[in-house]
Amino acid sequence: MEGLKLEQQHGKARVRVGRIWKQPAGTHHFVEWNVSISLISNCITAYTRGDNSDIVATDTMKNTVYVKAKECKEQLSVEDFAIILGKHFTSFYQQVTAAIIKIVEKPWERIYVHGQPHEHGFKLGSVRHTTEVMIKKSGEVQVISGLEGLTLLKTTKSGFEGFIRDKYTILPDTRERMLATEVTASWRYPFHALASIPAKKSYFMERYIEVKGLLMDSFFGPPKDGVYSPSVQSTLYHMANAILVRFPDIASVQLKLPNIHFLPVKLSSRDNPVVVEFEDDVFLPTDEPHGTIEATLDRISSKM
Ligand SMILES: O=c1[nH]c(=O)c2[nH]c(=O)[nH]c2[nH]1
Repeated sequence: MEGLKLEQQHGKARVRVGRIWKQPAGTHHFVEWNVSISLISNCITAYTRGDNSDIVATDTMKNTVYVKAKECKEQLSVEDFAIILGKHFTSFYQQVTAAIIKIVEKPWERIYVHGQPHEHGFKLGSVRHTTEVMIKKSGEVQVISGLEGLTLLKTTKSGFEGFIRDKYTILPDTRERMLATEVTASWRYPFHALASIPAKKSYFMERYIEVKGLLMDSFFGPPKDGVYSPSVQSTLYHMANAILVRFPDIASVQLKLPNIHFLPVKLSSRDNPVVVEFEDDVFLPTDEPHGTIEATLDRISSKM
């Protein structure tokens, strides 16, 4: 090892677990999670000498997900479950110095029959709640929440003009186009210690619902007139800014807004000069290629 430094982590990815909580009155609550665990631990000799005596087996990590899911007697958020797992790995194993837990929740939503919530019926939605929690043995913690799969579209109030024009440019300036995207968002909480995480059980769930709502409100604007978007970049900034303005307990926001293009359809031939004239009405939807617009908005901390 002389003159060399080894950085390593090991874990189990994509551990899938479903958990039902059955209330005595008849209502069932259900979640399905996809959990990934990564441990930073003192097991260097496993790499350098073939000595596994300090390894937490990734199979053990997988089993722990099921044991902890069983132990949770009430429904909880992905963030709270990730914190439980992270606390377990960093306190139970002397070798483990830090744990990174990522969870994606499958969006099972309660079904309504004749306007009534069904006791045990669910359908799959589209927006996935995500989290990434990092916990150190010292109790230092970082909690990131997020969402993915939030697909949004508006049929007007979007344009793109005034960009660099050169010999490679053919895109015309426009103040009238469609705008569509699939939002991936993540937001970081400012807590650095387990003790400073709010005790309220529904805290992370409420934030998730509020952030999702605010992302949509700021993308679309008011129901009647909407809000004009001069670019995906500008819309992204306004969405991220709205979150930091509304929620003092969110320290930073990362947004990924692919620009999913709807191409104008114009059909003509030499014999038939106008088969379909484009009047902002008929489009060719495309998946690829698509624009990728991504940014992180942070608060500048004034620790002076
Ligand atoms: O909102 C947009 N941002 C871009 O950077 C870009 N580039 C492009 O070709 N179309 C668009 N639209």
